[in-house]
Formats: sequence, C-alpha cells, structure tokens
Amino acid sequence: MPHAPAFHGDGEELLPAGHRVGEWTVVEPIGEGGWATVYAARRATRSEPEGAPEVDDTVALKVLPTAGLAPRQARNVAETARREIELARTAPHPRLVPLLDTLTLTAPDRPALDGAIVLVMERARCTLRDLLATGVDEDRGGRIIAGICEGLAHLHRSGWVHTDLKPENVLIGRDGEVRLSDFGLAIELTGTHGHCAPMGTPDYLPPERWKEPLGEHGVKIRATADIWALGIVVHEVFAAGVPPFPGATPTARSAAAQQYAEGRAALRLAPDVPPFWRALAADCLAPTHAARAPHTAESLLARIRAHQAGRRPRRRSRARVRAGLLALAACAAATATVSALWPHSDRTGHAGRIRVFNAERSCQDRTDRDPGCSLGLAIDPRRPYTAENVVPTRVWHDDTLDADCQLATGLPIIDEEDRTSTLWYRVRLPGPAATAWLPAVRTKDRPTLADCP
Ligand SMILES: Nc1ncnc2c1ncn2[C@@H]1O[C@H](COP(=O)(O)OP(=O)(O)OP(=O)(O)O)[C@@H](O)[C@H]1O
Repeated sequence: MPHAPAFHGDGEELLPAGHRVGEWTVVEPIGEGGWATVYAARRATRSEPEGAPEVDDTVALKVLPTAGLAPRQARNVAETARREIELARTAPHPRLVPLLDTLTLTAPDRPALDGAIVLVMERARCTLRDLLATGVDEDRGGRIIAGICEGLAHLHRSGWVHTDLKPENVLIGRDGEVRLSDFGLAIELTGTHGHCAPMGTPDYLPPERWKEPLGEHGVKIRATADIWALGIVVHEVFAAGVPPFPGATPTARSAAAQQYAEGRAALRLAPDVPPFWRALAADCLAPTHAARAPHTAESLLARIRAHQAGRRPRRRSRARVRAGLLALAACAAATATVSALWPHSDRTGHAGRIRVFNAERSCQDRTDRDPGCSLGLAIDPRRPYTAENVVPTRVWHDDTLDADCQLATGLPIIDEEDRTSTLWYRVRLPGPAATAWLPAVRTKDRPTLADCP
C-alpha cells in the first residue's frame, strides 16, 4: 500500500520513513532549513551477522529539492550544494561536519522531491541551539567556543568564509565535539575578500554588511564577518541564548547593532557573561571591519587556550584533569630537572632577570612544584600559545629567569585577571643556544631590554 504523503507545516512534502535513498533508508526528519530538509537515515543493507549488537550507523541526509523552482532558485540550490561539496572536498577538518557522499534522489511518485540533491553527512547529536535551550555551564561553553574557533581558523586559513555562523549551524557530534555545518553560503576568498549573495541571517550579519554596495558579483565579504557572528554566538552561549543587541525582532536587533556601530549607542553585554568571555565577545563585536581584523579566529583561539590553561588547576574535576593530560605530561617530564635550573625565590629583580608570576592565588604559596601550578614557556611568541607551541621545561611562581631581549608585538595574551599584553620576554634555558618565551602577563617585573632581532 502506498504511504500517505507527509508534509511540513509549510506544505512541503516529506520523505516517509522507510524511503530508500541510494544505500540509505530514511528514518525520520530531524531538521529543516530554508533550502533543505534533513533526515536521519540508516544503511539499507547491514553487513553484521544476525544477533550482533546494534550499532548506531545513522547518517543525516540533507535533501535539497530542485523541482518546480524558478530557474534562478534552482541555480541557487545547485550552487548551495556545489559549495558544500567543494568545501568538504578541498578543506576537510575534524571541526567541520564530514560529507560522506552525494546523490540525486529518485522518487517518480513524489514529483516535488524527484531529482533533489542529497548530501549524506555524519549525523550529529544536536545543534548548539538545542544545547542553549537546556543550559551550558562556563567550562562546556568555553570548550564549544574553542571548537568553533578551531573550525573558523581552519576555514579562514583555507581561504573560506562561512558567512552563516549561528547556533543552528554549530552541530555537536556524537563524540560531544563541535562540527560546523551548512556551507551553502560559504565563500571562497580571492585575496582578502570575496563576494556573496545578499543573504544570511540578519541577527548574525556584521553592521557593515547593511552598507556594502551590491555589485554585479554580490556584496563584499571578509573573514571578519564570521568573527562578528562569533561575537553574537559567544554572547548567546554565556547569556542563556540571549542575543547582545536589544529588540524583539531580528530587524530591531540589526538596527540596534547598526546604531552601536555608528557610535550612537554603547555595547551593553549581559552581566551574566563572565569577564573573559565579555572581553572576547566585545573584541569580536568591534564595530568595523578594520577594528575587528586583528581578532582573527587563530588569535582568539590562542587567548581561549591560555585562559583555559589558567583555569584548569582551579577546580579539579576528573574531566578537567583528563582534558589537561597533554600539558601535565609535559610537566611531569620536566618536574625533576627544573628546580636545579633556576634558584628559587631570588628577589634581586635586576634588569635582565625576571621573576615568574602565577595569577592563580592557590599556586603562589606552594613550594612543592605541583604540576598543576606550573606554567608553560612558548617556542614561538607569534604562534598560538597551545600545547604544540610550548617547550617541555615548565616554570613556577617566583622562579627567576634570565631574559636577554623582548618582543613587543607577540600574540596578545590575557591572564586570569584579564590583563592583556603583547609583550614577551625571551628567556635562556640550559643547553647550547636554548631559549623560550615568557608572556609579560606572567611576570610583575618590567625590565627594559633590547628588542629581539
Ligand atoms: N549532520 C547533521 N546531523 C544532525 N542534524 C543536522 C545535520 N545537518 C543539519 N541538521 C539539522 O537540520 C537543520 C537544517 O540544516 P541546514 O542548516 O544545513 O539546512 P539549510 O536549509 O541549509 O539551512 P539555512 O536555511 O540555515 O541555510 C539544522 O539546523 C539541524 O537542526
């Protein structure tokens, strides 16, 4: 017996459960966007022997209908699919949702869906919007924002701008990690910018977008558009889903954002956004492209990593200790040797000698060189201050180091008290020509040293 057709609220026909799409069988609809309906589906032919434990092999089928569309709309849909496929092919990354296959739907008995383009994707557990509805604590929120920054940094390095970053397009994979999705509006840059159709989600569009002239190729777009959208998302994550600009409708909120960008209103972020994330959101929401440009996804990620590294010892949940394993492994290796490298508690304060300062209060009085209280020295002060960019040797509060020169223009580092500095000191390590870098926020001393070559 034929299935009775099912429809969306807007009257669009849905694929019924059990419908075969290539090697997949539709289970149920799980999401809907402006262009597509997304279904959970599972492999039609399972190879496991009878009685084998059930594995969750469901995928997500994004079905983009093309039938009955005006030629221009059909071109848009085809272009949307082309972008998704091109990006997945040329720039795969663990923080982007993997595209497993592409198909054309055959459904002669459903003319509205026949010939639709189908993108087969890894199925996510939920979207960030779903998570916001249930509440996200500060640590989880921080990890999600870091994941978004990793995805954006990769996209931008690869020459792409997402252009439609919003909580609906941030998926949470079954491993709990972020997967950016929906690259239908993603733009490949030529040099510093690209052009896109005048589309997008008003709440997440940067203020300059409303003023950009519409040329023959569309409106100008740069990576800073994603950074603005990131600022809105950061605010929503830490303010229980509330957007930073006031207004009951997207139009009212866009108008408020433009008033702020024109200097006619102040940026008023919700008081519940914690200080570190307020500062980060405010930088992402700098009012112009030029003011936002220094805050790249890469540099924001470095700030977040430094912030998270500083928070880690404060509260020791099991999950946090596990997350910090990499850093602690490096500490453990260095603990035995580091005490001998520098005399402890040398308070001479001569120029060229700097004393390490750990803003974490509970670490300041400890003399046992607890690994959780150790601080990292960077290999390269211009690269993100992450585990890969840290020498194995660790330092502790009150250690004194020999510094031989300084760099005023390193990566900005924010400490736990929200002090920011781009100043770094090059310090000498034992061994021939061995050096590493200490961010100036990690010392209270300010010797004036020669600029490093
Ligand atoms: N891989 C996935 N796993 C689970 N759910 C997904 C997946 N991809 C999309 N969804 C769900 O489907 C919804 C719509 O998907 P998507 O945003 O890609 O469609 P769209 O038509 O391109 O949307 P838009 O109108 O924002 O451009 C998402 O918000 C999400 O809820």
